[in-house]
Amino acid sequence: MTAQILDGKATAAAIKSELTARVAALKERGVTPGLGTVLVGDDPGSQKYVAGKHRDCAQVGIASIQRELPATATQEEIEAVVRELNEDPACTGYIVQLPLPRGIDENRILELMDPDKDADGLHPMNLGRLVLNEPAPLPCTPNGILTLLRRYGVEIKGAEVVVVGRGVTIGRPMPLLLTRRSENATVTQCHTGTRDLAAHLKRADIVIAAAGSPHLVRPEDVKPGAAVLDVGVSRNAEGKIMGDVHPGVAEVAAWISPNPGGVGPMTRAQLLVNVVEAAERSAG
Ligand SMILES: Nc1nc(=O)c2c([nH]1)NC[C@@H]1CN(c3ccc(C(=O)N[C@@H](CCC(=O)O)C(=O)O)cc3)C=[N+]21
Repeated sequence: MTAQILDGKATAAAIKSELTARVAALKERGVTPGLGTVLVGDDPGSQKYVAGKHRDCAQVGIASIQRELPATATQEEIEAVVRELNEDPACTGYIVQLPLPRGIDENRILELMDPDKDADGLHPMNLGRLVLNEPAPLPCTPNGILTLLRRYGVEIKGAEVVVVGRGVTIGRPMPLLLTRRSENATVTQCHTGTRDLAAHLKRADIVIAAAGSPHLVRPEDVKPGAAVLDVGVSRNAEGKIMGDVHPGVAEVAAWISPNPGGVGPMTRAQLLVNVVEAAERSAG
């Protein structure tokens, strides 16, 4: 038996078609949601992600506002663009594509953003709201993971979940979402300092692998019937793109999210959800 695919691409498409109707309703009321992106430098990967976000916007009727700065941009120049988007009424939500070039104080840029326009849900105010159980735009990748699990009927309530990784975009916020009363999962957070990762993985009903370590999750470490989500991307010695999950895991798990085609498209869909919700809030 091979695992059922948690198809992020198809699920994201369904979410986008729901959003299209909500965007149309907003437009009837005179509000056009607009997503801004700030891209600094010429990293081909970042350019590709940002282009994908604008393609998604066009599909659902969200206006696109693109700001591009050269890799040589200064802290002040980037901050000026952030201030401009904070003031721009056509921009109802925006993101600053990460990572920023070396030498730029990323956290200072994020703090300068208007938290009500934070489409990523990564502004310190919104991360704080998440900790305090107050309404806030949610971090896109963790929220995309939850949405994917729900749509496929994977039981979250009471589940033993192992999150591998402690990055700001996934590893740290993921347990905050999973341990809300509405989710009620039990979470173990593993990282490079974890003594016996395999022992933790073996007990997990749901594994969320976001470590960026090629094939870290091996078939022999996974409990039969588990759901395994591959969120990692890294390159092996030959430069080949690798996920965090060994392909053999598909023979042990009951559900698996592939990479690509899994959590990536869900991240983009949740970004659009945050933009639409912010516009709905501002429309009153
Ligand atoms: N402020 C900020 N917010 C982010 O959300 C953000 C960021 N910075 N920096 C970089 C990472 C990376 N990221 C991805 C999103 C979607 C795919 C995605 O959709 N991938 C497709 C494949 C894409 C393709 O091949 O064209 C897939 O997994 O199927 C990938 C990567 C968002 N990030």
